[in-house]
Amino acid sequence: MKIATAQQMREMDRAAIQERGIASTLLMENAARAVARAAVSVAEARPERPGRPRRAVCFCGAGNNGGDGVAAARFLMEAGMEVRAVLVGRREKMTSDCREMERRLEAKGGSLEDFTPDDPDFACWCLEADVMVDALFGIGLNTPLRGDPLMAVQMMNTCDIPVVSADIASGVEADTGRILGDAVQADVTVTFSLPKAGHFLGEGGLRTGRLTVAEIGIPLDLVLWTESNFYSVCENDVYLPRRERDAYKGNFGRDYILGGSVGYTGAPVLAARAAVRAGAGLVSVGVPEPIWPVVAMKLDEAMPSPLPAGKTGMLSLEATEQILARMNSSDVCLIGPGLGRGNGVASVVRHLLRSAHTAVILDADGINALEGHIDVLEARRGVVTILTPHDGEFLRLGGDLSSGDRLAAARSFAQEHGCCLVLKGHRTITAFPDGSAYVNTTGNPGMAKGGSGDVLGGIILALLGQGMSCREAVPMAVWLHGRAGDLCAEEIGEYGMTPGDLIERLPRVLRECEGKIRELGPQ
Ligand SMILES: NC(=O)C1=CN([C@@H]2O[C@H](COP(=O)(O)OP(=O)(O)OC[C@H]3O[C@@H](n4cnc5c(N)ncnc54)[C@H](O)[C@@H]3O)[C@@H](O)[C@H]2O)[C@@H](O)CC1
Ligand SMILES: [K+]
Repeated sequence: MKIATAQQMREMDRAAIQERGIASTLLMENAARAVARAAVSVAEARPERPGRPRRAVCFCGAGNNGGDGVAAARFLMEAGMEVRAVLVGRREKMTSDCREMERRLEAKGGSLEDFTPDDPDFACWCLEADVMVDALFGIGLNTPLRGDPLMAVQMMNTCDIPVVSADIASGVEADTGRILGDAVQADVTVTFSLPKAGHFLGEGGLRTGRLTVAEIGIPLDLVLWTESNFYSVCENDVYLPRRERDAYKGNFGRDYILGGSVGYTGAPVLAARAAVRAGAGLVSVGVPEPIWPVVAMKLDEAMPSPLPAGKTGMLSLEATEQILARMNSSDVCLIGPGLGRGNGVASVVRHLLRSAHTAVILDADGINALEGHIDVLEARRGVVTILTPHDGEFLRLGGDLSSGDRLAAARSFAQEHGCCLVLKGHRTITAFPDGSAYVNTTGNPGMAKGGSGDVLGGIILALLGQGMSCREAVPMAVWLHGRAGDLCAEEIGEYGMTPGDLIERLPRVLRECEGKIRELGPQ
């Protein structure tokens, strides 16, 4: 799904109103109806208080986000709730649509009160509410919160009553996810037309709660034509390559994994098992000779072969030609899981990258081999090269995270070096050389364990081998990996789940997607 900037949203609203003649108040009421619907369902989930209807407090700013809140107050009244709507801002600053919503609220017997944080009656009333609607600021927020808006945010955050935010949690900057001063901790955010970067990135991603996207009557073509190069993968976007009835194993990829060293036998095994579980046709695994018997014992469905090793139990230079031949007869290769860090191994990896013309995924020690030698990527321009670092590996590659803006950092690295970069972590970012990027929405802290990255590498390998393009396969693999993690968390909990449990759940995750099978487009 596309992610819009604040500027793109303003342009969409403008075009809908000025060019298509849609009343701005209609858009506002549609937005408010979606917010009110969410607030009713949140309130109804709370225990009933016999003898009185459910209560809502709507905190409204003076701008159009506030207008959404004032209109939502009216819809909540119409739904039979007891509602107080408060204006947190100056009356003379109210936009014309916000005023219009106040008139419509008054016509129904409601009112827009001034915000009186020191009034004990108001505070007590709020403590008995079933839901709070946060409509202080939306995409117009541009300076840090102070004064009354800051007090209102703090009140919402300390009351322990569920909060539904209109468009975005107030205090979160829509384009970056930065917190300006302080921000509402929403339980649910109802955004309009398209999600914004601030719903996913940085601290904003943590303040958003459950995100829903409401259609508010902006003509679909305006939404579809909005030129965005930032996306989130959502359930509806996920699909699988078709498996033709007359297919054979060669149709689903000849995949090669190079990894392992003494002390790191598990990493290539996890990657190979994940690839097999993600639909790979043929998976070969090259490991240093000393660990080959162990790896061979663990892998039934993949084909492990021994490679010349040095005294340290890591690959030796002698292995290079044998690996190169293997890589060149494969469709796609994963290099790195458990390879170990040593000068010899690193120079083998760099030689392979310069010489092989096969698509390569570099993970773990495969990435470390580029430390101080990032120019190797230059030799691979035009050949699919995917790097999957976590923050530490990214920094070692020369990536810059000092601004705290992971999206910008990933984008500029991918553009500069002509590779696909998967910056792993909470809300993994996948960036492509053309500047486009995806943010992932699945996954949980139970996946923060050694071995999870090996599983991801195996899934990317399998999807590429089945004919998906890099652009299709990588964001999808990241999503599936996180979804498997979410299933584990649901079933066995975040503490005890292991990377092996992710692999076990992959078939179920893929089964969920089986209704969505597509012919693959041109590569
Ligand atoms: N027709 C439209 O344009 C629609 C707009 N909608 C709503 O309108 C919102 C955007 O409305 P606005 O552009 O009026 O902006 P907001 O309502 O987000 O903010 C209002 C104004 O507050 C001021 N401001 C910024 N930071 C501040 C701070 N820290 N302290 C005090 N004041 C501050 C700015 O001047 C800003 O214009 C959207 O997020 C959405 O909720 C929806 O009703 C759908 C239709
Ligand atoms: K808001």
